[in-house]
Amino acid sequence: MDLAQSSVEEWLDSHPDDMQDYFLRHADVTLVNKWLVAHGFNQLPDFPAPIRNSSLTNLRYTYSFSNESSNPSSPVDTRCNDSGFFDSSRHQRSNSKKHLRHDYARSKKRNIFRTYEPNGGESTLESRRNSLKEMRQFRSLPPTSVNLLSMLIQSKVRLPRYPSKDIDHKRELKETNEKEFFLEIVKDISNELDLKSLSAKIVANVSCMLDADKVSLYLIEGKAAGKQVLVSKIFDLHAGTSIFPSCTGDIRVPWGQGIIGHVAETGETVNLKDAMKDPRYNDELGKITGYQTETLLCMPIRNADNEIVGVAQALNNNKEEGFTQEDEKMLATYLTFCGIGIHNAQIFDAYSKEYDRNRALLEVVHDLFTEQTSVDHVVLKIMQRAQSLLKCERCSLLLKDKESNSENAFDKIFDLAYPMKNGHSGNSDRDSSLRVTSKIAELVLLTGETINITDASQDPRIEHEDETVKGIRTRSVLCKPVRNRHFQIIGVAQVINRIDGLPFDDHDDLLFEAFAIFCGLGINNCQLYEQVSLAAARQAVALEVLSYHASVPQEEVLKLKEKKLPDIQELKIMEFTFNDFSLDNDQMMQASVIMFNDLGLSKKFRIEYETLCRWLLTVRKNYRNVAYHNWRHAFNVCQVMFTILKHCQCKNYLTDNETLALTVACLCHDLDHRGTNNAFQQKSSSALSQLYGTSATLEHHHFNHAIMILNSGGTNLFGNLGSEDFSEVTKLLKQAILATDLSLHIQLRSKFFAMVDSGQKVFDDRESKEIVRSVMMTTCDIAAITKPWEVQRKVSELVITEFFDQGDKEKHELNIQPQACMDRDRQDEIAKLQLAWIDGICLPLYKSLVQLDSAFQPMLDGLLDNRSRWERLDAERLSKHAILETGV
Ligand SMILES: Nc1nc2c(ncn2[C@@H]2O[C@H](COP(=O)(O)O)[C@@H](O)[C@H]2O)c(=O)[nH]1
Ligand SMILES: [Zn+2]
Repeated sequence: MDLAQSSVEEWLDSHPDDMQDYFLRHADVTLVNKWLVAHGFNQLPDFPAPIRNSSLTNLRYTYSFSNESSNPSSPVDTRCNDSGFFDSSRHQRSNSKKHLRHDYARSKKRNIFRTYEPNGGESTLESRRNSLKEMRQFRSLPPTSVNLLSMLIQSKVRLPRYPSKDIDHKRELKETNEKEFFLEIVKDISNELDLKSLSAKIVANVSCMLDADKVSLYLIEGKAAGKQVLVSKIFDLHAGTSIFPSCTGDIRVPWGQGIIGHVAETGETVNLKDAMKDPRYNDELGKITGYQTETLLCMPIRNADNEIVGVAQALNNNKEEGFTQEDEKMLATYLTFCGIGIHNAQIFDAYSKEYDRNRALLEVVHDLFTEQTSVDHVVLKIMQRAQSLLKCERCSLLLKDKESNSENAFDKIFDLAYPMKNGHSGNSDRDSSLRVTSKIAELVLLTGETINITDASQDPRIEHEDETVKGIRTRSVLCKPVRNRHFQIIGVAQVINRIDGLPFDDHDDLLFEAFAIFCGLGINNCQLYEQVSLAAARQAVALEVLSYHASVPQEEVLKLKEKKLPDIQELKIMEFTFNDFSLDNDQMMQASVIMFNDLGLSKKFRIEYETLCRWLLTVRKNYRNVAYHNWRHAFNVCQVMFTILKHCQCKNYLTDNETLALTVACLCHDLDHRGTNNAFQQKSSSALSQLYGTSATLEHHHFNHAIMILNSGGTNLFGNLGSEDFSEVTKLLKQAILATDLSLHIQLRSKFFAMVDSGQKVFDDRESKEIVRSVMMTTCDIAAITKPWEVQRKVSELVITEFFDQGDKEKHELNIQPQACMDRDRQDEIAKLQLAWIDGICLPLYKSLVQLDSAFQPMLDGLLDNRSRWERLDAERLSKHAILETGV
């Protein structure tokens, strides 16, 4: 296959991992070195590098790019061109995707090679492969410096570590080849990011370089907070020491004190032949140890910005003339490199700490989300994390007593002692310990202000008498209020005694503040969870009780099941003129069964007879005993639907699923109606309006109630439907019940009228069918207006009774004036209101239906007859009114 070079390159660009793999498997050291040279890196140390020159000038030059980028160990962003000058243009990034791919691949490659450990335990190739694997875990991260830093912090990338040559080797080098020695000691510190190890290396190298008997290194701390102090990282390391001393307690020199303090403050070099004679010399340690200091060379260490970051002090070089000018020059040169190294290590150290803190805070957030069930668990977890991050002896949380008139301010106390203090847990001293700081905690609770006591021995608010208990000595206290989401103080959190003996600083304060906030949130979440769990349990019990009372006893089901069904003709349920009051409760049940059977629904949907009986009885039971919106109304609506389905054309356009949904919808469409309308739900902010919102509030409830009944034991009418039919019927059922909201009908009817006016007779598209089904529901729902006058008069009385009941509630409970049709004081206007009802809603609907299908004619006839009755009644009322007014 003849692949063009550009295609190969393009493929390699888009597959950096494969390219790396190939490179790792096939590249030999010569190739690697060529690559390193070409990219401005040092060669691998085992192979003499052509660009590495042992002259000091060249050495300095090689490292000078470290000054430009802040990290001497990362010559990532600089390139050395052939002439030895840095060519920044070669480093400019292009925005093209290709270049970005190049850059990404390059940055990956660089990091792979920078993981090389010449003398590491694993083989070079193995080590590289592992590094590659580690890098791949981060392949989703763009190669930003932040990501690289976090990989560094997580030790995902190992920086090259040149093995420190032993001190004898260095001494030998110093004697034989001073420049090579210098190169060695610079290299020694160039890639060290650990402050302790770096300090130890500097001290050992200075000691060797100056032939000094003892060398100390002090670093400036607390500069940002304006509380500078010099802290010895490595103190008095003997020149002959070959191992890094373990960390003993740091020695702290107050700012400006002694020769060290003077050098740090002034930046001057102090070179003394007889240190003891200098008044600034503090020989406290000499007095204790008997060590005699004679010659002394003390010099500031500066970073790349020329700021003093520390002080190096060398003692006793055992030369008559003391430390020479040459020594001073050499030390100054070396300390230039050291300053940069220290600065970088300090930045790295600060980032690592920040990273640890952020990770700990993230872990707390994680705890908050995973553990919300118990206050105790959440608080203990947060406190454990606070204690381990702040590294303190005690961490306590004191929760406020809700009955604040009790003697103690706190009723719940969580206390964590540092696990191993003097070999045992401090928990036994808990009460005494808490007593010591009780005044502080109470004060914070009272004022809501943080208290940070840096020297407890001087603070009168500490109960020192209680400290007599063995093992307690309060040095410092940081105490903060804990608040709930309403910002009310619910307790206080306190930490006592930093393990390192220092007082809590601003950083601790900030960190502890976050923990106090998390504690408040955690407690709040748990309390909310407890409340919700309690409410859910209460609701479950209520549901159990309700469902028991809403279900039908088996005897009733069997009674209906076993009763012989009457003849359909006998019940007259197939007529538009059906009398809504002609059947008693049992007959209505039987008539319902007959309708299901007659429509073929029981057979088609394999509805078991007993299930149908139980479902019907349950539906009936779930109607309330209100004047109009009761079971009888539901039955009557269903009867009209049955009649339409039997006599009108629309039956021919409906599927079995639609017929089933419409029949079930009629019986369920007003389930659990409370005798008040949607507007009332909204005006009274009822639970229903809160649950379902303000659109079709009741209708949503009726539908949900229907589903609840279908889901309760032995009443699943749709139990034998396939899943597709089941979801379709459920969807149709919902549409049909929601359609009984009159305001939805008003929005929809114009479409229906337009369809009918256009002469459309067949409705087989989805939208038209939905419109027709919805209109059919309203047609049945308000069909009482089309019934024989005696039926209409009786039904309208029931409607009006309910209206007036609602009106009374509005007047007396909500203090609002009801609508005219609901105002009992305007009952003489009923005929007028019924005429408005007929003309506004009913007449347009039934006229249109007749236009569509003449089978609806009996309904329109009944309506028109009732209209003339209401008209007559209204006329009578008007004439009575006129007589009353005129007296004629
Ligand atoms: N003024 C009248 N309004 C009536 C009458 N019959 C019914 N209605 C109204 O229609 C809705 C129907 O919806 P529903 O699902 O609640 O039954 C009903 O609420 C009444 O507002 C009537 O004779 N006069
Ligand atoms: Zn209704």
